[in-house]
Amino acid sequence: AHNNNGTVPTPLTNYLDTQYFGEISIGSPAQMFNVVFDTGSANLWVPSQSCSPFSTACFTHNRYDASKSWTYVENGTGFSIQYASGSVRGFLSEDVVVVGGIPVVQVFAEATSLSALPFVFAKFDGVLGMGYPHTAIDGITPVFDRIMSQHVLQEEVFSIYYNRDPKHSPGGELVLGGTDPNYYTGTFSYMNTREVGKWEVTMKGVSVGTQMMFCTESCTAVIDTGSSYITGPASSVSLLMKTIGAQQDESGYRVNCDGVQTLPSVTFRLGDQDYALTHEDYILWQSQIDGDVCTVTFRGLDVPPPTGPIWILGANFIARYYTEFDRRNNRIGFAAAV
Ligand SMILES: COCCCC[C@@](O)(c1ccccc1-c1ccccc1)[C@@H]1CCCN(C(=O)[C@H]2C[C@@H](N)[C@@H](O)C2)C1
Repeated sequence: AHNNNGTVPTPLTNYLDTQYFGEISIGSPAQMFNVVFDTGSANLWVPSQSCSPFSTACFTHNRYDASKSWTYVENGTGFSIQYASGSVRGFLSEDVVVVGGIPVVQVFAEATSLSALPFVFAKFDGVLGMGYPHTAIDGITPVFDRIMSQHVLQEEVFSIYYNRDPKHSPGGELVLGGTDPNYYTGTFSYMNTREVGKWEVTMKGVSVGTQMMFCTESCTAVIDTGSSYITGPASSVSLLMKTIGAQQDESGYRVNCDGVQTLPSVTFRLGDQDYALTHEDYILWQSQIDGDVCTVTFRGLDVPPPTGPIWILGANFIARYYTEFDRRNNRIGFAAAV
């Protein structure tokens, strides 16, 4: 059931507000995979049937079997990608990939080795990069570019909704070719990408409460659908955490759940608008056996120059601000998510 812009929305699954992913198919007959739609990378990879049995992360996920697809085309070029944590190695293949009801002939990577950390914790199988073509490894044309060249989309944009409440489905939604008014209210505010070719914008300050504390001389903010959290330069984030009274532990920062209600907003100035996150948006409240744990969904991450220093606005930001990624005008739009 294609709606007017030639595509069907892709419902996303929300795993604990930290992993959001949706289903695509590869091959004929269709082999189904759950992938993260990731604006911070530009390649598609899924685990391979030919992955080594010693790669636990590969073995516990759906695997692409080229021998079972009559539209498979061999390529064989080596592939490897390195994330902030985690690496994937494999080789290239070509087959029909269906995203949002649109089939494209796509070069993608069959992963034959996945680093155990963090992929043993992945509830999804692979990653579908929604970044710009020049950031793609091996110069492969990304999926969204293949879709745009078919001229089936009403607008050359895609939009992402991440639900903040794991108990309600869908956990989110990807729309190719437009936006879904069911998931935002009010109008969009747009800002141009900093340079054509990356989903990043110029940020003009980060405030805690009413006090602007960071990025006061402007800095870069990456709008990254493939990040669970918000990251910033380690020194800034540690000062931010001290300001809100968070303690660092082995897995990040925590606050006492009793004090959550009094935590200040953290506000990001993007374009000429202020985007505030309240404790509702940046505290992950988990009820555990030995009591409630309140994790702060900020992480310190120092990205070396020339890319960094940068702030990365991930799922917890997008869950509050419905995001439209506009390839036609090289801009990003935000509207208040419902
Ligand atoms: C919203 O849903 C996000 C999916 C979870 C992302 C993630 O939390 C994750 C958790 C468990 C298992 C695997 C992965 C994961 C790992 C690599 C790729 C995709 C998902 C990533 C953990 C490591 C840091 N990080 C990135 O560098 C990410 C940053 C992003 N741009 C990617 O390129 C890599 C996020």
